[in-house]
Amino acid sequence: MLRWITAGESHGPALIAVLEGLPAGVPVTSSDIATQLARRRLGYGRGARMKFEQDVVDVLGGVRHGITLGGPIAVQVGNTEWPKWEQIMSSDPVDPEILEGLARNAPLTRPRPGHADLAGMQKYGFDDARPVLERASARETAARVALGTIAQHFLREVVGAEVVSHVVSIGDADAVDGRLPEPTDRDAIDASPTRTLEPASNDALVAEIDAAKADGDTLGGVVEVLVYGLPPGLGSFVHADRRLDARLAAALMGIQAIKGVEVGDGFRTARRRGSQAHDEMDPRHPGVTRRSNRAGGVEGGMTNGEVLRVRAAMKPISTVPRALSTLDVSTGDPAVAIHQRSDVCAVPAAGVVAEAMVALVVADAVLEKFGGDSVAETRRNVESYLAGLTDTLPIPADPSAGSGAGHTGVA
Ligand SMILES: Cc1cc2nc3c(=O)[nH]c(=O)nc-3n(C[C@H](O)[C@H](O)[C@H](O)COP(=O)(O)O)c2cc1C
Ligand SMILES: C=C(O[C@@H]1CC(C(=O)O)=C[C@@H](OP(=O)(O)O)[C@H]1O)C(=O)O
Repeated sequence: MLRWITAGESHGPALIAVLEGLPAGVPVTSSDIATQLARRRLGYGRGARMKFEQDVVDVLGGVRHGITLGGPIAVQVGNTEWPKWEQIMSSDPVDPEILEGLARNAPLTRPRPGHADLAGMQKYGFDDARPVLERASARETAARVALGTIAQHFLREVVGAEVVSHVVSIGDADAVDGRLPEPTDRDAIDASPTRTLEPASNDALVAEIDAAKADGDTLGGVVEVLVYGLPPGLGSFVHADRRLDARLAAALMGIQAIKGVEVGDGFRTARRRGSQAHDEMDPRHPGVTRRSNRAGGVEGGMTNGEVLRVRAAMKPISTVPRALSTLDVSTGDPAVAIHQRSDVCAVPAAGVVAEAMVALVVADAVLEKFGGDSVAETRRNVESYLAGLTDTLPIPADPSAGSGAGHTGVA
């Protein structure tokens, strides 16, 4: 079983992430993690903070000379802005006179609609939103991306799987509905400011973000994550909490601001007739091929050997420059919500975070199915399972009966 946990506040000295249960022998370096963290900071529409703040990666345990050791892996993502927050976010008590002189420390008493601010203050008994927003902030997603990097390396090593993500829509603007991105498209997607595959899509999405920004507004959107190269049988139909689709949905919904998850064609499939909704099979030599992949590579809570494809819908950024109505909890009077700065749109970054969460869930499912304390052992188990698949999918007597080509796209 793979377990992960993060700790740390948005303006604290660092985020800490721990990954437990990964076999020994996975190659990963701090610079691999830093590369993925840099991808998360990019994207058209992000705010000023992304420009001046830097992530500083330190792998504190579980890796030696670039190879995992089999024990818990601890990663620290330091924050270069910490000196500005050292007193406000100090874990030890600070002289109240010093704190009173700090403008940044003024209590935040006008909770922002769409944020954890108000319910968090009520739940934990705070009269200031600072202690809530510090942990609710999506700054924490840097820690998840750090762990997702390690999970992606594990998947590549043991099953040769590759994770790709792209932006499907921002606000009301859709990316061009073309072919599905493949692993070889990763650099092109990352080079696009909106993380879309087609240059024409980028122009439309940038215009949508510019228009919202000009109106003092914010946007959400939809991202898609694809995993290529997974064997059939990850996850299970035998119990609700072992279903891979359920685990993916929970992990994606656990990302700040994600409000919907779709597996395969999801909500679009609900509008189709059965004859147009499922993925018909043909024999192949050896194995099986599909005429479509509307299911997104998951049937009965398990991977079916097709490309895994999930989408996540992000709500618009909650800190809206055109201030939203709220109340001042110190007086009970009507007020406008706190606003200092914020992203106009963080959908491209959310795609990188979604990749990390999908990689962690799939890596957990791989370990559940194949076990192993070393990469070599897990790989042997994978190979033996794949070799045995011909027992359930016999090679047809007449090889010409198969279509001969694996399917990777959607109909
Ligand atoms: C990558 C990323 C960046 C975000 N940046 C901001 C931001 O700059 N300002 C903001 O108000 N919300 C931002 N959010 C969204 C908030 O974290 C989120 O709306 C808030 O935590 C409440 O979401 P919830 O209702 O899903 O918990 C961001 C989310 C993500 C995933
Ligand atoms: C710091 C990050 O994102 C932050 C997530 C966030 C939020 O409310 O979720 C609000 C913004 O921070 P602030 O309110 O301090 O300007 C973002 O910059 C990051 O992604 O590394």
